[in-house]
Amino acid sequence: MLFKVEMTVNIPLDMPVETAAEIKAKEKAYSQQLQQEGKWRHIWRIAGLYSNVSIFDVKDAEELHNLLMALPLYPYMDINVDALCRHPSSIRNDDK
Ligand SMILES: O=C(O)CC1=CCC(=O)O1
Repeated sequence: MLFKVEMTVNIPLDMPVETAAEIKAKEKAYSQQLQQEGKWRHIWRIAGLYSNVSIFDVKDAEELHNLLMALPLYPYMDINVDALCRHPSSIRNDDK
């Protein structure tokens, strides 16, 4: 199943810079691992915001839930999820 996920990061202003850098490094490694596995298909920065829009390709909503809960930045994120289905005009074979 494909899901569109929007994540907005709100790191507390009083978090030490080193702590924030450590969490961001873990987040990057986790994200890139999932991208290598094909579960995190796309990630885009939303221009002008500390937000991204991502496409996940997972078995079901429970798998997505577990992947999102394990994000190192999860405690500092607002997350919105939309389930996607194939558009009848799509020419891409992997849109399902
Ligand atoms: O910077 C972000 O948008 C949060 C994030 C998600 C995966 C990643 O590497 O950073």
